[in-house]
Amino acid sequence: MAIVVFDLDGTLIDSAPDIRATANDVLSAMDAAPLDLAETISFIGNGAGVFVRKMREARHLPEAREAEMLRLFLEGYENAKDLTQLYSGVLDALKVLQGQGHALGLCTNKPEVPARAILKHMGLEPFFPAVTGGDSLPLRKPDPAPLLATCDALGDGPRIYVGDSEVDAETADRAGIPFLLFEGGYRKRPVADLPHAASFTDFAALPDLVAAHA
Ligand SMILES: O=C(O)COP(=O)(O)O
Ligand SMILES: [Mg+2]
Repeated sequence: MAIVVFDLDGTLIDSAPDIRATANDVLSAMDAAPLDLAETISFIGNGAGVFVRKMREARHLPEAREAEMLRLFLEGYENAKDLTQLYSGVLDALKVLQGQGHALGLCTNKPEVPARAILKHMGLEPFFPAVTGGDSLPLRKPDPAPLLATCDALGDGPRIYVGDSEVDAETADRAGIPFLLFEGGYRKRPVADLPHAASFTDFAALPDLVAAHA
């Protein structure tokens, strides 16, 4: 039995359209132009605070407005669910892994409240007895502490991290945990640039990769 921990945005769920809609509500309140999807994706990965800072800078809004922008963003984030989709094959892969007796966890930079809200909305909550959000601990990814804490909460056994981004690859590397890279998410650089044990495009391949690398 292994400890298999997942990233959330860009790994299990394609949430960028909802993040974009939430962001655009904030920008509209600031009388600023909306984000397109590619711009939104380029700001995802380091949590809500960094997302809002990048969005403010991109629209040349004063730093003094950032706290208000973050407050509005977090207010909308919890309800950002309707445009989000599970990536193909995710549910089956989670069922297979759980059925094989692996312990599954979630370690995301999304704040814990919206992370838990979207897990519930997607019916994924029962798979994940351990959930760590970007604001759950004093440090967030790429610091290894949240990933290590998530693993520790799940017990003993070989560990694996599954994610989509540069941040995830660095986190796993620093934690000394093998990293499986989902190629279909919000990565900014080529697959070869990210340290990883294996990469995959289809979640049907995941159970075999876990067996091979745990
Ligand atoms: O909220 C973010 O910026 C990224 O979230 P993730 O860690 O689940 O990819
Ligand atoms: Mg991600």
